[in-house]
Amino acid sequence: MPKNLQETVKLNNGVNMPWFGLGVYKAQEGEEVIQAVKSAIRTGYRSIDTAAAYNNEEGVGQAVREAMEENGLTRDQLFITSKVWNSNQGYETTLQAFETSLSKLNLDYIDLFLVHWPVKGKYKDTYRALEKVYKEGKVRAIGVSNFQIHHLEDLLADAEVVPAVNQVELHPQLTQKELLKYATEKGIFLEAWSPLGQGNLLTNDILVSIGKKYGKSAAQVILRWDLQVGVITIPKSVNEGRIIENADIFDFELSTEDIAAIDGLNLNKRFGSDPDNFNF
Ligand SMILES: NC(=O)C1=CN([C@@H]2O[C@H](COP(=O)(O)OP(=O)(O)OC[C@H]3O[C@@H](n4cnc5c(N)ncnc54)[C@H](OP(=O)(O)O)[C@@H]3O)[C@@H](O)[C@H]2O)C=CC1
Ligand SMILES: O=C(O)C(=O)[C@@H](O)[C@H](O)C(=O)CO
Repeated sequence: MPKNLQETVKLNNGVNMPWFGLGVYKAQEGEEVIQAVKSAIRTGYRSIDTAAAYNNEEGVGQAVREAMEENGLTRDQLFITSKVWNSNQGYETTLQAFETSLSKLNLDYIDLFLVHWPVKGKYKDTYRALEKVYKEGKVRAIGVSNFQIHHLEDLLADAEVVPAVNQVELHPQLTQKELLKYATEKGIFLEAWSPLGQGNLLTNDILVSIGKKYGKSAAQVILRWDLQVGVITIPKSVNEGRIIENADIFDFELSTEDIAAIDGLNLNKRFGSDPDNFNF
């Protein structure tokens, strides 16, 4: 169980990844994303999750460089994730997309690079390109996102490098227990996207009442639950107060009964798209 914001999980290739990070989907390129990333790093966050599709890699890279300087950090103390978008999937196009992400971020390397969605007929070639850049040392770990068990089974049949991470929608109304069990057996960490249900779960009566017992908000209860069930988490906020609030989860522990009550909220409900039925 991580005891602070900077504690890491050891991925299946030995690379350490922070349990907790900042997501920046919908953070506007420019001042908004720059200020959010800098606030987060000042608060103690060490992991940032972006993607080519978020159109804010330049701002993320700029913020990372400025924050290193301002906080006396070195590049190896930060962990930056990006992802190849669906329209760039395929072997050669992914190699190019990786270089574009690296150049927009303007960093020497990316820590984790993911196949953003399992685009039918393409994700295996896409992943082969990730294996190439991984073997070349341009990225410290590779993985996937939005992969169901059948996608992972298909990928693992040919993959030379087992994905380190599968980033999926996961929150109290979509607990992903089967996928979590399967991924854990294969040595793949699950990482929760939309952990707060895009803000929709924060007035849930059960989460609010559990929070009251610990003097915590529903957001803090959910994020603590992520860590206690063994899932990496990346809540998004561009508001400094909420960036600080979301990270303030290392001074309490949910009881076994409360973990079970949160697990019991599962409805298999998605706020985002279904990995077996998306058209973008
Ligand atoms: N791989 C994939 O396909 C996907 C990956 N992701 C990744 O996961 C990250 C997180 O998911 P996301 O969809 O952004 O949703 P989240 O579940 O993190 O919710 C973010 C929303 O909640 C608000 N919020 C954050 N903290 C609080 C708080 N303490 N109290 C009240 N409101 C709060 C934010 O507003 P505000 O900013 O104003 O605080 C924002 O509207 C993304 O940013 C992205 O990095 C997301 C979707 C898909
Ligand atoms: O945020 C992401 O990482 C996503 O993949 C999705 O939000 C995706 O961009 C989408 O929902 C497109 O409509």
